[in-house]
Amino acid sequence: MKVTIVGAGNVGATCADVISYRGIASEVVLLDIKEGFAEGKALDIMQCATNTGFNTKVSGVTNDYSKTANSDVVVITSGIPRKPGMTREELIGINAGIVKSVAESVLQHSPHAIIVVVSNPMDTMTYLALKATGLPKNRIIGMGGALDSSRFRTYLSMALDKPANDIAAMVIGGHGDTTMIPLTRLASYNGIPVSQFLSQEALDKVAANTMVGGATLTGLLGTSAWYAPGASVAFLVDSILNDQKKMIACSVMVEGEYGQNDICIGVPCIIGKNGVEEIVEIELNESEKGLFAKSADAVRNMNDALKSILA
Ligand SMILES: NC(=O)C1=CN([C@@H]2O[C@H](COP(=O)(O)OP(=O)(O)OC[C@H]3O[C@@H](n4cnc5c(N)ncnc54)[C@H](O)[C@@H]3O)[C@@H](O)[C@H]2O)C=CC1
Ligand SMILES: O=C([O-])CC(=O)C(=O)O
Repeated sequence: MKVTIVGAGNVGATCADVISYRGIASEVVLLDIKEGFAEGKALDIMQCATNTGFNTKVSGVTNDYSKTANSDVVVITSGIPRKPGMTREELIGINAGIVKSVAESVLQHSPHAIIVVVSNPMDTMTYLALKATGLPKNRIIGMGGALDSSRFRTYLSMALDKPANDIAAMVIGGHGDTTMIPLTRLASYNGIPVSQFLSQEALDKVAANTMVGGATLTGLLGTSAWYAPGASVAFLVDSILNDQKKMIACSVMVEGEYGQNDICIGVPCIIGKNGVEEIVEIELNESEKGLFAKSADAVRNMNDALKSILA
């Protein structure tokens, strides 16, 4: 199975590293516009093989899409990350042009690929990739919910002082500082609602920390995060390539689900070899429904900024 990752920067290279290390794909191609950069990252990752024991073939290319031919999955991480104090939405001006041209180029060589969009603002970039390529909606998946949910589980594990892997929890809605919806009511520790162990005040703090999870790391690092984002993309790619049918919150085109239409937004999805195989409609309470409608409005408003680029 072949995976191409466009953008060999922090997130792209980390994703290639995790995919190789975990043997998720037999071949990974990294592509970047910076001369020699993807080649260097690929060579560095390949030189881990004998010490960590993987067999994935990793190569890097400078803007040569012919080397990406017949990829099963293409991950788009190309574009600029935010700096401290910025929102993800402020990246739209530069990243929209990059994501559109990259999506069109990858499809020319991998007409059957499933495309995973990572570049921010991710929900808007996913919508753009879908509209620009005209691909069926099951083949364009925005990665955000996998990361936001892993941050939610991490903050819950810190509050509970219990292992994150014993905690089940999900974040839906937009992948933005104010649009994310951590589903605190449904979070559980080994099947027991977390509300049995944590006060409402503690749960509210966990939810607030989750929503600004990316901004907190950007403030600490000077650029946005990459270890958890790269691992989250690899987790999603694993479910596609190995047909795991995991339920993962992903940004996908909704057609009536959760009362919304014509936007890409984070909803629980079954992810397998066909990409998005099902959107799972969970029963939200009135307050969660209100938050989802508000989040959808914000995501829809951002899509308006694409009008000129899609015209
Ligand atoms: N959806 C999510 O959950 C997350 C999204 N992100 C987003 O992912 C993107 C990448 O972040 P980083 O890897 O940290 O940035 P980075 O700056 O380390 O890497 C981006 C790479 O894209 C390359 N690039 C730019 N234009 C290109 C083009 N036309 N073709 C091929 N390569 C091109 C650059 O040369 C650079 O190497 C950002 O937009 C960031 O906001 C980051 C983390 C999580
Ligand atoms: O915060 C950012 O800009 C990058 C991102 O989407 C994340 O780490 O969640």
